[in-house]
Amino acid sequence: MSKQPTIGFIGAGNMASAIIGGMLAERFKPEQIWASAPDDRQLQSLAKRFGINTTTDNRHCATQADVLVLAVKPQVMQEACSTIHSVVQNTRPLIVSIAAGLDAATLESWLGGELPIVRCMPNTPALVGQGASALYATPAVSAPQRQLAEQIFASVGLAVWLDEESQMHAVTALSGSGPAYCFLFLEALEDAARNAGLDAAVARQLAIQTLAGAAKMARDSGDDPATLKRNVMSPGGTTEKAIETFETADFSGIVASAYEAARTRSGELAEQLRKSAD
Ligand SMILES: NC(=O)C1=CN([C@@H]2O[C@H](COP(=O)(O)OP(=O)(O)OC[C@H]3O[C@@H](n4cnc5c(N)ncnc54)[C@H](O)[C@@H]3O)[C@@H](O)[C@H]2O)C=CC1
Ligand SMILES: O=C(O)[C@@H]1CCC=N1
Repeated sequence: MSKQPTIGFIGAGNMASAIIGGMLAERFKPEQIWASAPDDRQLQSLAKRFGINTTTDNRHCATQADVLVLAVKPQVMQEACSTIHSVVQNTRPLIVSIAAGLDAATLESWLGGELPIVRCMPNTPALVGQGASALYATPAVSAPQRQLAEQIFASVGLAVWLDEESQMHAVTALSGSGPAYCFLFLEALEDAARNAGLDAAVARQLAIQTLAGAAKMARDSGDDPATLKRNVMSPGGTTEKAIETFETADFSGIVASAYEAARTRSGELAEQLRKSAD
């Protein structure tokens, strides 16, 4: 790829626009990016916001692309793949799928064989440049293609590689779904403070900054979470009482069960999609 590679997006929703926004803030140029979706209004808004190329024709988007990011819902992926099958068999771009619970083998069976495929599980904080993405490359992916895939997702936050595709289920339940767990905790904390009489806006501001500050400390201090937790707990103080309450209600057990439910669901989705490909 001596010229600047062209990146095509099939699907122009939340995740595609988050990733495109991040790419443009880094080294990518609007003229390098194409997006296609059935909804012309959605495309016009992306074109206006980012100055990228758009089309309602998936085939046209795929024809331009050195890298084709598949950013549609898993349930419509098979149909989207059928529209670009003959193009990708001809041009053989790097395929990057961000769909939850969709195996590379299933995707390959929908697109035709022997394509270089990267699977990625991003998350919604990519919208604010604070995403966490895990990537897995099939053996057909070359080193420069791997590097390019990493550049795309590193432009919206952290990007890490997995050695085994099967680890995607564990990642989906951690960082893919994880932002929702954090928002649930945030909601609960805010509600409790409001019920205690705190002004709603103040409760929200303090709760958000507390989560953001704690996350930054966990990332930057070099201390493990157990040490950081102990540092907040004065003997005989308030935090000790709260942590005791969490432990009595088996907070860790609840988190583990919720995590397992998401991981199991990711496996079920993969199985359903695999069966629909047979
Ligand atoms: N939302 C999340 O937290 C995460 C989502 N994902 C994955 O990202 C993918 C996209 O999700 P979102 O952006 O949230 O969905 P979304 O609903 O916001 O966007 C989907 C896009 O696909 C377009 N589309 C529908 N049918 C199409 C077709 N046949 N051809 C081309 N485009 C078509 C829609 O018009 C829309 O632009 C999904 O596969 C999801 O599993 C991955 C990680 C996190
Ligand atoms: O809930 C879902 O299925 C997708 C995958 C990870 C986040 N959202």
